[in-house]
Amino acid sequence: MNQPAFLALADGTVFEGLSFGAPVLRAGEVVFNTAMTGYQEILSDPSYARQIVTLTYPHIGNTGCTDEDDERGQVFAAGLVVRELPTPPSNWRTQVDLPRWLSERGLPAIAEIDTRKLTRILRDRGAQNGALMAGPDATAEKAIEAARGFSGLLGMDLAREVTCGKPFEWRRGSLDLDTGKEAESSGEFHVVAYDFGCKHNILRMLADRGCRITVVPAQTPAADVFAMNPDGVFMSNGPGDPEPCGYAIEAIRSFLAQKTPLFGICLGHQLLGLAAGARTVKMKFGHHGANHPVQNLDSGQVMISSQNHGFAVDEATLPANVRPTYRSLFDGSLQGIGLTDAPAYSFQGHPEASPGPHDVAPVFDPFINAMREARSATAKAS
Ligand SMILES: NC(=O)CC[C@H](N)C(=O)O
Repeated sequence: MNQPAFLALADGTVFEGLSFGAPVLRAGEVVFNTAMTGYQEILSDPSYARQIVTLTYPHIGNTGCTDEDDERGQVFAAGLVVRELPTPPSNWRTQVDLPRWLSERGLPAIAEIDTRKLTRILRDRGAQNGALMAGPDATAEKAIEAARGFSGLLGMDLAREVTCGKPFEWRRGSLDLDTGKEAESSGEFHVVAYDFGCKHNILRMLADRGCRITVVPAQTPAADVFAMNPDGVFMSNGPGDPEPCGYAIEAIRSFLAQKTPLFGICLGHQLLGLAAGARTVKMKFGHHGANHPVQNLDSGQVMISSQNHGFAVDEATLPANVRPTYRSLFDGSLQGIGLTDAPAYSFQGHPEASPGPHDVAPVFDPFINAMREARSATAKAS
């Protein structure tokens, strides 16, 4: 028997439904995600730290959960909201069903609420502070109190909370589902990846492209990275507001000054924007889904992308040496930049497509090409 659960918003709105996760209370920003698949990748993506995720697709849990699909080996989202209670999974890869996976990881989840009504509230009023409470002591009042006690994501540096404790090496490429084998990086390029909450599939895609990666904690000074003599530096995705991450912005400025090939995804994109002198803004309800069209401003090509962000680089504030490279066709917001005086590139969406469509995988190319060119320039000079 499923116990009652309460989802409260800070304005006092309460949804009462059934619990299918852990019997706990968690507060966070309530957002909606329109992806039809990939709930496990979403919940284990560190960028969702302190966010309660509402999935607009009603049938969630059908494919169960498997360790191989975790983006980081633990959950980071603060809670899960869905329309229907999950039915038993039907998938040859399933290790456990979603309710057990959530309970084992301490994540609360609520079902049997009107997720269309909730999504309309989030679209009209913007992402809301909220709280999800399940368990024998759960009441609407306690959930409302917790929702009001959450201070919101604006100004919150969460990258330093979810980053790795110490550096580690990564060479593992993509997993072949037919053989169960992982590709191995050729090790052609040495990339230092700043871990602000890096998803494993980004590391896999870098490894597929010939990178052997040293992943370093978020607050690693640029001098330590120069000492590793990398071919390029990668700035990962991550949770929270990019603006308070001064340590990362300062490091990026050093890499730009040395013309080190640099690439950023999502939070990494926002940090490159800030380091270059642009400003970031909090969006009304952000972009969370796997069906977002973006346009390459050089070729005009339209691609469908995976998205998960609540902040954005404000295109109106780009300095003269930063050019826009991609734009969202949903709301016209900036989706990518490139510097004109340094080999530095970034993309707001998720080329690692985990979950999501693979169209934007080519956004890795300018970074890989920049490292190759830097190599041949050094070879010619010596
Ligand atoms: N996926 C991400 O890296 C998200 C970046 C940032 N935390 C945002 O919400 O915009």
